[in-house]
Amino acid sequence: MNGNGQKHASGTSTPKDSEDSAVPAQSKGSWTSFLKSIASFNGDLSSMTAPPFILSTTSLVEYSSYWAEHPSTFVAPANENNPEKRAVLVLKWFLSTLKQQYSSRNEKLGSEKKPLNPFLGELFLGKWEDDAGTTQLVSEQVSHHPPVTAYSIWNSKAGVRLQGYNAQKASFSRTINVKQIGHAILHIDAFDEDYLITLPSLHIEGLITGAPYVELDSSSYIKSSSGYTAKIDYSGKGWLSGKKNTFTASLYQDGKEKQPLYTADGQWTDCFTIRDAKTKDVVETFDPTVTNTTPLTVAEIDQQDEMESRRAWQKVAQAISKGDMNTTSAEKSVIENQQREMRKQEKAEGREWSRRFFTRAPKSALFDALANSIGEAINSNLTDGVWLFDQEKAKDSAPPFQPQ
Ligand SMILES: CC(C)CCC[C@@H](C)[C@H]1CC[C@H]2[C@@H]3[C@@H](O)C=C4C[C@@H](O)CC[C@]4(C)[C@H]3CC[C@]12C
Repeated sequence: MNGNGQKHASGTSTPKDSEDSAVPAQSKGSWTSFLKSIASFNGDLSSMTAPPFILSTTSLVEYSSYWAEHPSTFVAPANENNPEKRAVLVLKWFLSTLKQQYSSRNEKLGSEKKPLNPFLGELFLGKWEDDAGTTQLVSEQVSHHPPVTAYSIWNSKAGVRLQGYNAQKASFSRTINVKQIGHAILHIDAFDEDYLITLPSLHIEGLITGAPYVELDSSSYIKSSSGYTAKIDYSGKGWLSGKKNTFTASLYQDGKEKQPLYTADGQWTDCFTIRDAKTKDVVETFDPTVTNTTPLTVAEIDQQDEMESRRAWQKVAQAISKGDMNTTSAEKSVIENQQREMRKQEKAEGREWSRRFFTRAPKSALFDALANSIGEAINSNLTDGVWLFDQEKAKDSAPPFQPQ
């Protein structure tokens, strides 16, 4: 406990002065203060003040793009006629996104950074063009308090669409623990099939040494409308044994968890294998080192809408890159003040900010139909509602982002 009755991170108040500390010598003091401060923070990651060297120049609204950096893996299930094998391909795609989502900013293990907190209405728009055709991305910050990001990713040629939204609730116990609230739904037109995807909890490893990285916790599920469930169990490097970022998964017919049809295992940052549970034959493998990601194409900054993330944060990002903290906070204040003014005006006019691509719904019949057997609750009170992609709004938007 410190003088304020607060716990320190993992029972110590200073990063080790040993060679394994990744904290620059001149920043050790600010890292220590940061560790002390997070022991008492309130669960809202956006309110966490981190030292300059841990600040990222990327906004959280960009993270939605991690779902489809391998477009061919994303659309592959649409070309499989057998529902059981389709469920295997959906599992493979999901597992292949984990490295992108949780460690791609961190190729050098222990360099995770704190993203920029998106403002209400912030947009991240782009597309991937490759052998899979055109895959489009729309990501929008649909709520600021609590922070909620909604996204829709679709490939019209393949008839595949992913839509979802998420918020994070953090707590402190030995380290930063993050529960994700929200879900994603993958729809495959050709089979009129839906897959409900739940989001794993995570925690930050390496805080004490100032070399943070993400480890996933407990389990997540993929539940299909065709009657299959995949359960993914995450485990990390224990005190004595185990490899970091490890998982095992099983795919079974609903209600038959004890009789898996397929099993999967590996490291989500490395290779993994999916096997037929009976014959043990390998049916799918994925090796991120030989599967290239397709770069996302984003408009040049001067061609972007003023609500688009990279344009809006340009000056802040430049200042962070230069390590100029005075300009960073001055430019952040410009955005925050503009936002405050807009909220004041909306309140005075008795209206709320109109979301560009998404609409709030009180509930989701699809979620309710799929979530029951995996015990998932929608928790819409924590995400200011359920956020659905609105085709009508999208039709009125700029041409590249109209649904094709
Ligand atoms: C590094 C530390 C000191 C500061 C804390 C940073 C913290 C707010 C960041 C770190 C990792 C971030 C996760 C990220 O790994 C991936 C995702 C998946 C994406 O689909 C939705 C956002 C989420 C959960 C990020 C939230 C912000 C996290 C926890």
